[in-house]
Amino acid sequence: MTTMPTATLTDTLLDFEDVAMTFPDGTVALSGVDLTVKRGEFVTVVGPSGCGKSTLLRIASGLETASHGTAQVNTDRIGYVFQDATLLPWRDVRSNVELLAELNKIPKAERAAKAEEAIQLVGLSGFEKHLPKALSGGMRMRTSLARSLTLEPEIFLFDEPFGALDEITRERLNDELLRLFHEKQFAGLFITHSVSEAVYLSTKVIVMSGRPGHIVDEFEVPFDMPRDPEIRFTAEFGDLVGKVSHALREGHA
Ligand SMILES: Nc1ncnc2c1ncn2[C@@H]1O[C@H](COP(=O)(O)OP(=O)(O)OP(=O)(O)O)[C@@H](O)[C@H]1O
Repeated sequence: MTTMPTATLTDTLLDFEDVAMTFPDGTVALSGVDLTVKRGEFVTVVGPSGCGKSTLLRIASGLETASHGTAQVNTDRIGYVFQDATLLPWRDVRSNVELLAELNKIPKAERAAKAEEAIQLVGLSGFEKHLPKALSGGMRMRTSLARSLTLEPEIFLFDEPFGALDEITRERLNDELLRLFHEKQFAGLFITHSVSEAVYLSTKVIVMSGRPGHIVDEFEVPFDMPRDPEIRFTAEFGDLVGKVSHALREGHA
């Protein structure tokens, strides 16, 4: 019924119990979803189009309220990266990255230092004065990521952030995201349509059914972090991608 950001010290950062979502027009988007994301976990959700993945993330972020069950987020340090980088076109990279820190009333010198560190972390040093229109799609996503990093999130919510990027850029950003996950120790809840992206990035992959979305399968990903990019070409990786794809097809049937 509620999304409750609270600042308690717990290992479970996100806790969904029996979450369901029926929109006012009667559309049942989710039913009976139990999901936890703990510190150190990077959980990816795959599922057919329209099964309620974005709704799940919107409930986690507090943008929507579940119509049934409890959706609890045990931190107020939440980062968001959506498919659209949502940059302000009149602000350059530096001042877009500073935006959230500014809205959170972090003093000027401190937010400048945080922005500089975040820009460096996402590999955008040298582009601070560029406007969004002068950036590639991948650079816009890096800017969006840097903007959230300034708030040092304990949990990061990603709604298909790399879906619109070409394959090479996407792979590069996957590697950078894994490096950030390892360095910054945030937990992640990531939505994607790409099974191989899900397996590559995650410690756990959740498979959802068609609408109303519910969890039909869960796979622990056994590969070590930091993850070697070459893992993508191994038989073990291919095998797990095959299993997740199979569960996705079964859940969709
Ligand atoms: N505000 C709303 N009012 C009514 N129905 C909605 C609303 N938002 C989403 N829906 C419906 O809820 C269902 C789930 O939508 P959602 O965007 O969560 O799916 P998704 O799994 O993220 O889809 P995709 O993979 O295509 O992005 C869809 O049928 C959608 O049309």
